[in-house]
Order: sequence, then C-alpha cells, then structure tokens
Amino acid sequence: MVMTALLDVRALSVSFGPGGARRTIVDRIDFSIGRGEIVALVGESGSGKSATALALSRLNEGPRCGYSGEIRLSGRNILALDHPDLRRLRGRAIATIFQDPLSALNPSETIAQQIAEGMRAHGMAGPDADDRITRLLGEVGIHDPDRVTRAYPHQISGGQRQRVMIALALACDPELLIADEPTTALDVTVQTQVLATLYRAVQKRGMSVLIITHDMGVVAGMADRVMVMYGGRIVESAPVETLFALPRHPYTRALLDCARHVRDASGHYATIPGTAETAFALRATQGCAFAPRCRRARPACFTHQPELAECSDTGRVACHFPLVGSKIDG
Ligand SMILES: Nc1ncnc2c1ncn2[C@@H]1O[C@H](COP(=O)(O)OP(=O)(O)OP(=O)(O)O)[C@@H](O)[C@H]1O
Repeated sequence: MVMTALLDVRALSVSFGPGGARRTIVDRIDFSIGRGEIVALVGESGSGKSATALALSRLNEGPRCGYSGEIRLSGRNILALDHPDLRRLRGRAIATIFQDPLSALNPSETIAQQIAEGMRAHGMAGPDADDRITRLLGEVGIHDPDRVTRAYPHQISGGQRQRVMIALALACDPELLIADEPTTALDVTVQTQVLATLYRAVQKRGMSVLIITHDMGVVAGMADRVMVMYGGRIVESAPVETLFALPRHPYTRALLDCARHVRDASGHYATIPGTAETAFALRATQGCAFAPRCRRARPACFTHQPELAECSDTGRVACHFPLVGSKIDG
C-alpha cells in the first residue's frame, strides 16, 4: 500500500538525567507513519518504546529530558514548536491513550466534563457537544452512555474507563493516535473487545496509529506495519505479513519464537537470555547492542554498529548478517 507520510521522524534521540549524566534512551531513530497507516512498535520492556511515543508530542519534556533530531507532522517540526502551538497540537493533531486510565483521568470531574473540556480547548465544543459526547461513548461500546457521562472515573469499570479514554482521544478527530499498551491493565476478554472497538473507530476515520504492545496477536490483528525496537534503536521495520513470515533480524525472530512458544531440540521453550536493559550499557561499545545475546553474532557485530538499511522493497533491518530464510542457522 503506497501512503504519503503523515509523521516523519529523523535522527530522533531522547535522553534522561541531570545535565552531565544524561543517558541516551532513544538513539537516532528514523521512521515514518503514513496517512491511515497502523504501525505497531514492539520490543522488550525497557527498549525505549514509551520514551519514543511520549516524545512525539513532547509529553516527557522537562529539565531532565532532552531531545534532538526532527519530528515532522504534516511537515511541521514538533521539536521546534513553542508552547502555545504545542498545546494546540496535543489532543487535536496527536492524541495519546495510556495504559492506566485512572491516573490519566481527573478524579473530581465527570466523564462528560472531561470530554467537553478537551473539545472546548480545541474549539470543537459546539451547541451539539452533549449529543456528540453521548454518540462517541456509544461508538466506543458504552451501553449506558447517559449514566456514564454523569459518572466520575471511580464509578465505572476498568474496561469502561479505557473506552472513555478512547472516546477522549477521538473527540477532536486527531490525525495521529498513539496507544501505549492501551489494554494491559484489563482482563483478557475485555482486552479483545476494547481493541476491536479501537480498531473499528480508527478504521472508520482513516486515522494513523502508533500502537505499542507486547502482544503479537494484537500486532497480527491490527497493524499494517511493525517496528521492532531494541536498546533504544529500531532494528527492523516491515509490513506485518512479511515480518511474521520472514523476520530478518535475529532479535525479531527470537521475539516471535517466544510469542509462539517455540521449543528447541531439547524441548525447552524459546527464551532470550539476558535483559534488554543491558543493551544501553553495551551500546557504548559501538557494536550491535543485541550481539551479546545473539546466537549468530560474529566478531564484526561487537565492533561495528549496524545501521537500519533496506533489505527488501518494503523492509529495513539493522543487522550485519540478517536472516535469509525462515530458519535460524546458527
Ligand atoms: N523519565 C525518565 N527518567 C529517567 N529514565 C527514564 C525515564 N523514562 C524512561 N526512562 C528509562 O528509559 C528506558 C526505556 O524506558 P521506556 O519506558 O521507554 O521502555 P519501554 O520499552 O516502553 O518499556 P515497557 O514495555 O516496560 O513500558 C528505561 O531504562 C527507563 O528506566
């Protein structure tokens, strides 16, 4: 599918910590999201997925967090916006759904007040605002929208709160929706229903989405394209079918094997030894951050960092020795 880019990220780095002791958590990443494209960002805990997602609307900005590079949304560089423009962008052009709606919602305002406030902030609360809120809540699967509009966050269930978060995010018709593990806090059956609701709503609007998830089932069911992150870098990006059928990076392959509960010759379930956290320290060696955990690593992998480069018409991989078939041979 050929799409024009809505979001274009170039050499984005995000670092945390006090002035002299900054740690680079996201390291010069490049990616685009097309109009109407749903992109999944996957990778182990601590690989920098949330730091990337928050940086897109500068939600992690502060004295202990620095950015460099470019984040262009329809051509405008978000990193160069002043604060009034940034406030206009948040919610209106880019909306974010977080894992934990209870901490994202205001406990002392009703659901209707909170949605209306978001709409007012962007000049979208016309005389029909109440009707629109009720319709939106109905669309996201809330069966008794009249009661929920008058309720406070603690008076509704976890699943309803996450549906409210989706309604809030959709209220101003954003161009880009960022969903950071939007259903992790819910039980499995509710997760499936909430994700189906989210998927229908974004498909209907032709919205671009960046979804962070640990769940490969969600990736397979929702995403057009997948980006795999490791140690603060994107190590592979490919259309979802290609990535599942022929992962090129050994890390992607290992993640998929874990998700599919693949067993090795001695009957043990696939695991990836070590943790993603070590990648940040190892990256300083200039080699591939995954090399110490990689069964295929050769001497060059420990001394030269691979760049993300095209490996097919549609895929990119950052590996000196990418996989060429469906089997790991090393
Ligand atoms: N505000 C912050 N200050 C300092 N370090 C941070 C901050 N936010 C994130 N980090 C560090 O950045 C690294 C990446 O964190 P991030 O939350 O982006 O990972 P993630 O891939 O989203 O993980 P998870 O899947 O567990 O949410 C971690 O080592 C984390 O401790």
